[in-house]
Amino acid sequence: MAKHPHFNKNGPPPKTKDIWRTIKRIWIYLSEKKAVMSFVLFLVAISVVLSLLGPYLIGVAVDKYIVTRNIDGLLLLLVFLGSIYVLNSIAIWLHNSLMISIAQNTVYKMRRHLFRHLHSLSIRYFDNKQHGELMSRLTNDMENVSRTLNSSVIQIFSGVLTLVGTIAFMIYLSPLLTLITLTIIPLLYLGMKWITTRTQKYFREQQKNLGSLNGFIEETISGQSVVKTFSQEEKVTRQFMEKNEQLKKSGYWAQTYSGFIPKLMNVLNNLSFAIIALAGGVLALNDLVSIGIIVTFTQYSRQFTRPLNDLSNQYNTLLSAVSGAERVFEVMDEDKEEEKQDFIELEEVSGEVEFRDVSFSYEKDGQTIYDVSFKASSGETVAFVGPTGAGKTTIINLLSRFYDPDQGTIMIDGIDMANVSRESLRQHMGFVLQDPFLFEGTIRENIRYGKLEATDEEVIESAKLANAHSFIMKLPKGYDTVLIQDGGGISQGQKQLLSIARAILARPKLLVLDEATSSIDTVTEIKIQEALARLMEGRTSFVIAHRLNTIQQANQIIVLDEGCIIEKGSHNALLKSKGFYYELYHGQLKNDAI
Ligand SMILES: Nc1ncnc2c1ncn2[C@@H]1O[C@H](COP(=O)(O)OP(=O)(O)OP(=O)(O)O)[C@@H](O)[C@H]1O
Repeated sequence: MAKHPHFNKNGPPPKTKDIWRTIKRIWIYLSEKKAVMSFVLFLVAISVVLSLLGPYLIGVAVDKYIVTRNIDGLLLLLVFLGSIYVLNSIAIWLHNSLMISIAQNTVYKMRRHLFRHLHSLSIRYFDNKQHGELMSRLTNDMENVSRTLNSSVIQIFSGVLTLVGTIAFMIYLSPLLTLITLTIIPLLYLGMKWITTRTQKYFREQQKNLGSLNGFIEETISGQSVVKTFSQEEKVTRQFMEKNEQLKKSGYWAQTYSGFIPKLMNVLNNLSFAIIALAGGVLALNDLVSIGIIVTFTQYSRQFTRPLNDLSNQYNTLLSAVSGAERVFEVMDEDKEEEKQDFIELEEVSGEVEFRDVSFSYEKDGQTIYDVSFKASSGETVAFVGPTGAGKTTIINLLSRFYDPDQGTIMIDGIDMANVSRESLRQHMGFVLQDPFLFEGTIRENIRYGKLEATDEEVIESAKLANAHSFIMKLPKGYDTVLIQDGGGISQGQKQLLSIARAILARPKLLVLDEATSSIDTVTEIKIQEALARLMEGRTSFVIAHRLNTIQQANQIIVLDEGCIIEKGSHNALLKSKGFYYELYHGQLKNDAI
């Protein structure tokens, strides 16, 4: 069976990854807003300093005003402390809002670049990629980057500053007590290491299981009719349950282990509290520290475990965002579909097409078509027939320049297609495919896709010529009926008629028809044949034929087998020569299918 141009599922291996290179590339996007970004970092620094000042001032309050019972001084300091907290809240609110706007702007630009770039890639690229996987780069991976940029940049910067600042303040107040307080760091490190090795493992598993479950759901929903026709509901439900079970298990362990983190923090906070109280008490009794310093230390001990916790959490988030960004940049680094520097824009064409000794292969080794030569005069109909895999679709892919030949030339009106821009070539081409793709939108919009500037009258005129007008008018909203994606809601034959209307509106000089083979009733079939005959009038048409009775009027029938032209001529001439076509024709009369 012939297919749309063109999909298959094996992708090339991913390129070598470089975390720093990726971070640098994200930074290039972020630094487009350099001034705002610097202001955000400045605000973060201010907010860190303000939150370090709080505990320090509480210590001062104890030593200078509470111990000495100086109520006026204490009140004044409390007002000052209150102002610091208010100021800090304003700085936090401001840098968070600014960062969200920078992050959204960055992701918006990345998404735009990715989408544009994706549409400049060759069909060969899409042929080698799984579509769901490509889509997830534009959605999941971008979302991952977005979420991380929203919060992680600030948290990492503020975490490092808080950590350094807290320890600096502590050393300034009492190097000895600092040293004693920091003894919990090895415990913290060991505890976190034990937890994170497990959480990482289970989070990774959870992501993998989630991807597999999503893929499975996507497949069973798009293949619903196959599942139903083969009564496989039970089987797919069992498969689903297995995957769901795996996801539940990994999710359970990932959450359980990561739930240990706050508990560990709590234990260590209490431990450091006890260490400070004990060691601080001993030092205070020996007049080595004041009570105020002990109070300040108890606060700081909380402040330095928090950023350590944040940083270890952010590390995972950052890594997953970097891998998301890597996958996005990988697509952006793909070479665009090449176009010659001095290409020709194909203006008016009469529609004469010639293939001269064309050979081509999809893969490096092996040959898909060999030495194909034929000529179609303007307005002629050429039909390709042959067994499955003979190379019919490949010839059309070459004519449309979805691929370029390895050898030989393809000419339109005597101009070598290799020198012509793809866009200008495709403007002269129309396609009516077996399973035409309709977009989500009204019928009118779908027909107008053939010529965006067409008036409503032109759209209706084309629909009439395509025998589509009468069924459209029977729909409750006529031309304004909204089709859900891919024409869900209308029949296969009606989809065909709409795609013919679309092609009629575009008025291309060259036509490609990939015949519908099945699931169309006889009345619709006649309507389609009539519409196609109108569409083909005066145009050079290339028909990928599946039923030989529809191509008997073709000016030329080209018979292909294993990539070679084995016969060509008119229907009658080919029957007379009693070759492969003759066999096919008579075989098909018996079986009515190739
Ligand atoms: N994108 C691709 N990458 C690699 N090989 C491909 C690709 N598309 C087609 N082929 C191979 O090229 C050969 C010719 O395929 P082509 O689709 O042109 O055949 P066809 O005559 O149109 O067959 P059918 O009638 O089944 O559609 C087949 O062996 C096919 O497997």
